[in-house]
Amino acid sequence: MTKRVLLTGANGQIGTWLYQRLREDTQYELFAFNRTELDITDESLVKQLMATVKPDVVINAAAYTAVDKAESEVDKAMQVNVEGVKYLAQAAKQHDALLVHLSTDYVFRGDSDVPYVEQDKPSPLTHYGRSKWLGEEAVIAESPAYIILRTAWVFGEYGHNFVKTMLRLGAERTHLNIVNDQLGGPTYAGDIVNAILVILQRYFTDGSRIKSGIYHFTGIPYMSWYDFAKAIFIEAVAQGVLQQAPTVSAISSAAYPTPAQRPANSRLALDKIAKDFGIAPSDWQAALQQVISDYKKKIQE
Ligand SMILES: NC(=O)C1=CN([C@@H]2O[C@H](COP(=O)(O)OP(=O)(O)OC[C@H]3O[C@@H](n4cnc5c(N)ncnc54)[C@H](OP(=O)(O)O)[C@@H]3O)[C@@H](O)[C@H]2O)C=CC1
Ligand SMILES: Cc1cn([C@H]2C[C@H](O)[C@@H](COP(=O)(O)OP(=O)(O)O[C@H]3O[C@@H](C)C(=O)[C@@H](O)[C@H]3O)O2)c(=O)[nH]c1=O
Ligand SMILES: [Mg+2]
Repeated sequence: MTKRVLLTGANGQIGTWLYQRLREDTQYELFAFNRTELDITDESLVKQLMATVKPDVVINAAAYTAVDKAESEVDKAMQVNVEGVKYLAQAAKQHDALLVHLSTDYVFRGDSDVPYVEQDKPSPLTHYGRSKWLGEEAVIAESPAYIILRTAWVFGEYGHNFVKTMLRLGAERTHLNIVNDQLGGPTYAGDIVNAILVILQRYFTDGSRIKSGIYHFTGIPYMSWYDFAKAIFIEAVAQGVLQQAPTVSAISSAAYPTPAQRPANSRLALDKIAKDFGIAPSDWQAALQQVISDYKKKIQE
């Protein structure tokens, strides 16, 4: 029997990938909604659509993700990342659906010297991080069957991300300053979708072996944004997307003031998802080649 999947945020960076993969997978019947079709802060619409779709699984790819803007739009961020998530969790519970929810490295303070494990206590530096943490808490409180996938530094073919920003700035400027005191694991959006598909497969073939919980999933090797930028420019020049790479200087976060302070240590430990699901970290270096090649095709069109 095909399984019914309700997807929110279907045209975001990760949502677009989920939409494409789930739509082509004959095991699933996909009911996908973008923001105009389902605003998750509309409680009655959430409940109405859930009752119509009667999903076996709800995947929430909708979120308020503008980290700096969230500092001045706190209520808006909370409304989407906490209240909206709570409505989804309540409705998922009512229909006995598994809730797959995405969260972030920014729930952590980033002052530890080692990668964060799932049991570490969040202590966000920002309103975005705090809203995502409270969203996790809402999922845990409301929904008996859930997977919270915490990821970080996501990039891919769709939507906005650091890789696309670098390719744009690299074409406009001869020099860039990039912070080198924030460490994390760049994560390919397509690999997040692969991980979710593995989890769903396990849930539907042997649900008893699924334990609700938080899982970390990112790419390796970990590195700084500065090193990531350099890797992006090397690949962009190799593929002829840029004639010449800009020069890049490593700077401290103090020299790059932003409304929201980012964690210095964004590294997430990846053992739990490997042990419970056999899911390996995202190979961001391989994915970067693919994403830049796709970018090249699109600019040539
Ligand atoms: N990007 C990253 O580096 C990381 C992301 N994550 C998490 O992954 C998830 C997906 O992120 P990503 O795909 O990158 O983000 P995007 O911002 O690309 O996608 C989020 C989508 O949610 C939509 N949305 C916003 N508000 C609402 C609402 N009220 N109702 C319905 N939809 C809404 C947005 O629409 P619109 O564009 O119109 O606002 C957008 O399409 C989020 O939970 C995020 O916190 C975790 C770690 C890192
Ligand atoms: C454009 C630019 C950015 N930076 C820095 C700022 C920041 O510390 C870092 C990355 O910039 P971004 O704007 O992509 O960062 P940001 O939007 O904070 O990215 C985050 O998004 C949310 C949704 C998450 O959940 C996180 O995991 C993370 O991916 O690079 C420079 O140092 N120089 C530059 O020229
Ligand atoms: Mg399908």
